[in-house]
Parts: sequence; structure tokens; C-alpha cells
Amino acid sequence: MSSKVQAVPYLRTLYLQTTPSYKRTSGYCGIGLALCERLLSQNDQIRLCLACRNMQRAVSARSALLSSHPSADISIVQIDVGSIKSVLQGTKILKERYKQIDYLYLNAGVMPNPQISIKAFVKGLFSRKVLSMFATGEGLLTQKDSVTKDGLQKVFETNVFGHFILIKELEPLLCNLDNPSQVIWTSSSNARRSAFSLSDYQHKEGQESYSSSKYATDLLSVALNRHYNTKGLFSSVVCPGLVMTNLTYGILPSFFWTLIMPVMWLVNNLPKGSPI
Ligand SMILES: NC(=O)C1=CN([C@@H]2O[C@H](COP(=O)(O)OP(=O)(O)OC[C@H]3O[C@@H](n4cnc5c(N)ncnc54)[C@H](OP(=O)(O)O)[C@@H]3O)[C@@H](O)[C@H]2O)C=CC1
Ligand SMILES: CC(C)CCC[C@@H](C)[C@H]1CC[C@H]2C3=CC[C@H]4[C@H](C)C(=O)CC[C@]4(C)[C@H]3CC[C@]12C
Repeated sequence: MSSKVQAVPYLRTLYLQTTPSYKRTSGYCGIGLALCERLLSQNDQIRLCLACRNMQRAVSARSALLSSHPSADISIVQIDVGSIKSVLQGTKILKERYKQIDYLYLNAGVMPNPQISIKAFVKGLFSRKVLSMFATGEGLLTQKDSVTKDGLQKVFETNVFGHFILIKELEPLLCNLDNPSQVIWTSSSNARRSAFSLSDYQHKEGQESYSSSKYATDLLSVALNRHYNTKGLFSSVVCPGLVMTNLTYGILPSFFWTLIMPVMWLVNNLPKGSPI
């Protein structure tokens, strides 16, 4: 594989948004960085490209990865998926740099100003949906969205639309029938059909923009497969499960998570078919 990598600008993995966040007690966090670590520990010959909005943090992420994988090939490109201009600039650079992208992992996501409904939580505790409430957060969370410079809803543009433009722009690098590519979206078990509406796909009206954006991601992935499978591009979605990152620390402070973690663990690991 490495000889192929050197012969043509051939990108084994384009990895998106991996900037580490120094927060709370335990140094770096974030699903993106953890995934890069895992990928490199499986195969440090892959060529990684980190696409991040904040170059300073991107450099720290690269250094952190290189400290444990010194021979890894890791480059950086600046992309803010919340800005169409930035996506177009970033993809122009990528098209100059590479001829092919094998894997595009779409990780950037935001959940601005999350609020928990204590009323819905208490109601949920005494309902038959208690387990799914802990696994998906269904009905518990609301967010306050805002409008970007592009005039789009921030959660929609960041979690969905910016990534979509990125794929469209990278089509020549992704669509190769002789060497199919994979696009992997970071969706969520919080994605909910009832939070999404085609007549308000940006979720301007409601307060569950995160849930709506993740449902839109799931729909978009299906549509991409219909459109692109014959061209050599395959799309899928993953939910990483509940992971302690800046996103979850934005919902509850870390000490609170430490307190409720045993309950969360128990609920999420109960054998299937148990009475509750
Ligand atoms: N944590 C969890 O329990 C779950 C998370 N997810 C999803 O996983 C993904 C990663 O989240 P997680 O690691 O938890 O959260 P973090 O907040 O730690 O990471 C989010 C990442 O997205 C980047 N990002 C945000 N906005 C933009 C933007 N406009 N342009 C470029 N990058 C951006 C951030 O970059 P920066 O460092 O510059 O802020 C950061 O690196 C998200 O899509 C999230 O919805 C899904 C299910 C559960
Ligand atoms: C004592 C109460 C205040 C405790 C409330 C607990 C809730 C804040 C959390 C219970 C389940 C959590 C979640 C489940 C699924 C996550 C999902 C996969 C995701 O993408 C983002 C975060 C979650 C919605 C998360 C959020 C907090 C809970 C609702």
C-alpha cells in the first residue's frame, strides 16, 4: 500500500474535524481525535488529512497524534463547515493536493445552548420509554439555534449542509468506479423523525435542531447512496454512542456526569428483553 501512496497523491483517509479540546480534567477529548488515534494504532501507514476550522488546534491535534505515531503522514487543511466560502476554499486546496480520497469521515457537529427539560425527564422516568430515554435523550433536550453569515440555520449548516457541499465539491476525488470511496457521517441515536420536517428542513421553527439535523443526515445518506453508488461512492451513518466530550460537557457539568455515569452505564448495558 505504501508504494501506491507514494506513486500518486492517494489519500487513504480524509478525516474531518479532529481538533482536541483541552477541557475538564483529562487532557484531550473529542470523538474525532480518538478515532484518529485508533486508526493510526491499527495502521500507521494510512495517510490522514485533518480538516479543521481552527488551525492552532489542528496543529496541536497533529502533534498529539505524531507523539504516539511518529512516522504517521498527517496533513492539515482549514475548513469551517459552517461557512460555504471556507468549504469551497478548503476543497480547492484538497483538489490540488490529492487525486483520490478513500474515506471521508464527517465528524464536525454542534449542539448550541442545550437545555434539559426536567419535566420531560421525570415524566420519562415513570414511562415505558425510560430505557430509550437514557439511550437517545428523546424529548429531553432543546437547543437555541442561530443564523450564520450564509443566512442558514447554524446547526443545519454545520451538521448537514456544509458537509454536503464538501462531498459535492470533492466528487472528482471520491467518485472512481475502480476504487470506490466511503463517506461516513457521524449521526446520533438522538435523530428523530418527529423533530424533522421537509417543509422546515433547517429547523427554523422548532427547538430540536440537533435531533432534526441528525435525522436529515440519515436521510441524506440514503439519498447519496441512491445517487452515487453507481459512481463508486458509498455513504453510511454511525452513532458513536454516548461519549464524554465538549458536546456532552455543554449539556451537564463533568461532576454531574460522574454522578450519573453508573446509572447511564447500567441502563445502556441491561440485557435486551429485560422487564424495564
Ligand atoms: N459525544 C456524544 O455523545 C455524541 C456525539 N455525536 C456526534 O459526534 C460528532 C463529534 O462530536 P464530539 O466529539 O462529541 O464533540 P466535540 O464538541 O468534542 O467535537 C466536535 C468537533 O466538531 C468541530 N466543529 C464544530 N463546528 C465546526 C465547524 N463549523 N467547522 C469545522 N469543525 C467544526 C469542533 O471543532 P473545534 O475544536 O474547532 O470546536 C470539534 O472538533 C458530532 O457530530 C456529534 O454530533 C453523536 C452521538 C453522540
Ligand atoms: C438528573 C437529570 C438531569 C439527568 C438527565 C440525563 C440526560 C441529560 C441525559 C440522558 C441521556 C443523555 C443522552 C443520550 C443520547 C446522546 C446522543 C447519542 C447524542 O448524540 C448527544 C447527547 C445525547 C442526546 C445525550 C444527552 C444527555 C442525556 C439526554
